[in-house]
Amino acid sequence: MTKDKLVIATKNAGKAAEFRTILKPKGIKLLTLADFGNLPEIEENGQTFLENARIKAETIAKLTNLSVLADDSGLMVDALNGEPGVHSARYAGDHDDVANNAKLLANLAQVPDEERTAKFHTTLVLVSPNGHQLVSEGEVRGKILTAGRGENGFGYDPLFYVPELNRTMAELSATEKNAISHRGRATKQMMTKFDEWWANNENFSD
Ligand SMILES: O=c1[nH]c(=O)c2ncn([C@@H]3O[C@H](COP(=O)(O)OP(=O)(O)OP(=O)(O)O)[C@@H](O)[C@H]3O)c2[nH]1
Ligand SMILES: [Mg+2]
Repeated sequence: MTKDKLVIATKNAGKAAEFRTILKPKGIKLLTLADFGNLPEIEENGQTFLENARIKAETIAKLTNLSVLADDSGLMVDALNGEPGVHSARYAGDHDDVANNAKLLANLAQVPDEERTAKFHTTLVLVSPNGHQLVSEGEVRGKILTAGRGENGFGYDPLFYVPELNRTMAELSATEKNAISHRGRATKQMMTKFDEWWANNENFSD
C-alpha cells in the first residue's frame, strides 16, 4: 500500500510545483503536506541546511509512515557573509517574499555591482519510514540585482540574476529554472541513486 507514494515534506507551493515537474517521469504518486490535515508545525531549528532537511524528512516519515523527500534551501550572499542562508524564509518576515526582498536590497544598498555575487543552495534528504536515507546537494551561482525582474518562480527569484542566461530566475520558464537551479541539480544528483534506493526500500517495508 505505502510503496508507490512519496511525500514531499514542504508547505512551499513553489517548491512543490518544481518537484512535481522534475519527478513526473518516475510515475510515483506524490503527496505534499497540504494532503495531510493535522500535521504539527515543524520547528526548523537546525544550524545547517542538512540538519533542517533531516528534521523535516524524519518528522514527516514518523508521522505518516511513508517515504519522504525534504528540501531545505536558501540564498547565500557573499557580501553578507552567507546570509540569509538557513534563515532565508524568515529573513524579514515569516515567508513574506516582499519584505524579505526589500531587506536584502536594503542590506546591499552600498554594495557595488561586482561584489553582489550570491548562490542558491539546496540540500535534499530522502528517508524511508525505517530511516534509510539518501542526501544530495545542488547550487547555482548568480548576482543580486538592484531591482526585481520577472514574474515566475518564488522567493528571491526576481532579484537573482543568472549571468550565463542573461535573465533572472523569475524570467525563466519552470523548465528552464529546473534545468539550472539548485533544486533541479540536487534532484538530478539524487535521481542517480533513487531507483536502487526505492527498490531496496520496498524490500525493507515487507
Ligand atoms: O527565489 C528563490 N528561489 C528558489 O528556488 C528558492 N529556494 C529557496 N528559496 C528561499 O529559501 C527559503 C527556503 O526555506 P525552507 O527551505 O525552509 O523552505 P520553506 O520554509 O519555504 O518551505 P518548507 O519546505 O520548509 O515547508 C524559501 O522560503 C525562499 O525564501 C528560494 N528563493
Ligand atoms: Mg521552511
